[in-house]
Amino acid sequence: MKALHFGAGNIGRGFIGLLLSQAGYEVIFSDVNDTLVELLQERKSYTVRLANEEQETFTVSGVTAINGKLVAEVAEAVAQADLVTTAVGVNILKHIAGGIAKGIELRIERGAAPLHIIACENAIGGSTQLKEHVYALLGEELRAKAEAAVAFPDAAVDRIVPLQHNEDPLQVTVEPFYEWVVDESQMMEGFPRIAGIHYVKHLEPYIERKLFTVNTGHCSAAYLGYLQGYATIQEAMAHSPIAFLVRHVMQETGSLLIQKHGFDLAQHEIYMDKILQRFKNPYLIDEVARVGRSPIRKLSVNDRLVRPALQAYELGMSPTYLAMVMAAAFLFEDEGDPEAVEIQADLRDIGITQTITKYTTIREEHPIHQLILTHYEQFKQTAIS
Ligand SMILES: NC(=O)c1ccc[n+]([C@@H]2O[C@H](COP(=O)([O-])OP(=O)(O)OC[C@H]3O[C@@H](n4cnc5c(N)ncnc54)[C@H](O)[C@@H]3O)[C@@H](O)[C@H]2O)c1
Ligand SMILES: O=P(O)(O)OC[C@@H](O)[C@@H](O)[C@H](O)[C@H](O)CO
Repeated sequence: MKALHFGAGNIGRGFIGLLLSQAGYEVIFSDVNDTLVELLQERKSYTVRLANEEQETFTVSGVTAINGKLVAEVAEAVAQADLVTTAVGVNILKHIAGGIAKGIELRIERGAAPLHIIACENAIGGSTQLKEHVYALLGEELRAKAEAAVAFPDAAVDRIVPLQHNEDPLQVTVEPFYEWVVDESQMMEGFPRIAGIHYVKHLEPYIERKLFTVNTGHCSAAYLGYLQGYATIQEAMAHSPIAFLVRHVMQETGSLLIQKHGFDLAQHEIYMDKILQRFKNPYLIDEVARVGRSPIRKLSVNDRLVRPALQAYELGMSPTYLAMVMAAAFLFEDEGDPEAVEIQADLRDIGITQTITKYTTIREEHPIHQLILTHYEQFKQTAIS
């Protein structure tokens, strides 16, 4: 069985490639990084090391790679695959849609078996977004045929894989914890189950719990840590005022999740405690720059800050800690991050009030806008105590 995975990066090699290989798939990575592609083609294996005391190491073998810039090759790989997955970044999905669309066309011409395409990105409805990009490239007739030939089940994936600084460029160090949840209600009948994946009939509680707890908490540590001059999440979480605030942000989203999805309070406390421990994992060095990356995406209306804040507000809560993290996100500067640079340019050109509305969609008259503004002004004057 062949799995084609787009994105041979940290989560691609450190989680999806490893799990699929262990489940019996021959994994073919598609990536645009020439060095990674050549190394994978040459060695056909790589190692994954767990970030814990034992430092257990797994060898993932029987893998290869194709160059994602060669669209005809990508399309052929899609045509021959038994499963397609992605971990490229949600904003990159539109760039891989062309090869996938051509591959689907080939599958339809050849009468190939039905295919599942699962986007493993940190986003609500990642696979559905990919489907929209792909369908935009197919004519009406092909779209109708694709409905019976391809399914795009949404998913939630969780494993912290930091930026890698290993001597071996293919080796990946990952945290021991992992979770991959897939929406089986969007899958074809009689699909083969993959060991290690948790299939659920309704994904929304799972993706919202993951994004609004792990990722909301994580970016809170990053943006607040940045303001205190910390370079890593581990350093930021060791500063007790930051750890305190991160917990409060997670409690805010927790109240929403419990009210909206009916999670058990005690179970949710255990879930949060475990996540806070994961952030502090002393065997990982996770950079603030990675966790805070792409602040425009993170401040967008359907992502980890604004979406829970608006939902909480609708339920009568005042999401003050979420607003505080949004304020910190507007102060996140990183010359190497084009989205951080763009926000800083807007702050200079149009000021904070319009910049908040531009990125969060929250209008000036909304109480959350006021909360963000107040925290922003406070951060400009005083450090976190
Ligand atoms: N790292 C984590 O802890 C983690 C955990 C869960 C989910 N995610 C999500 O997984 C996705 C990838 O994150 P990452 O940390 O692995 O990033 P990464 O930068 O390490 O990996 C992304 C890979 O995609 C490749 N890529 C870029 N454009 C491409 C294209 N057109 N075709 C094929 N490959 C292309 C890049 O070269 C890179 O190797 C993101 O959506 C992220 O939010 C990451
Ligand atoms: O990948 P991003 O930029 O959406 O978010 C950064 C981190 O919070 C994220 O990669 C986590 O490490 C991961 O989502 C844990 O499962």
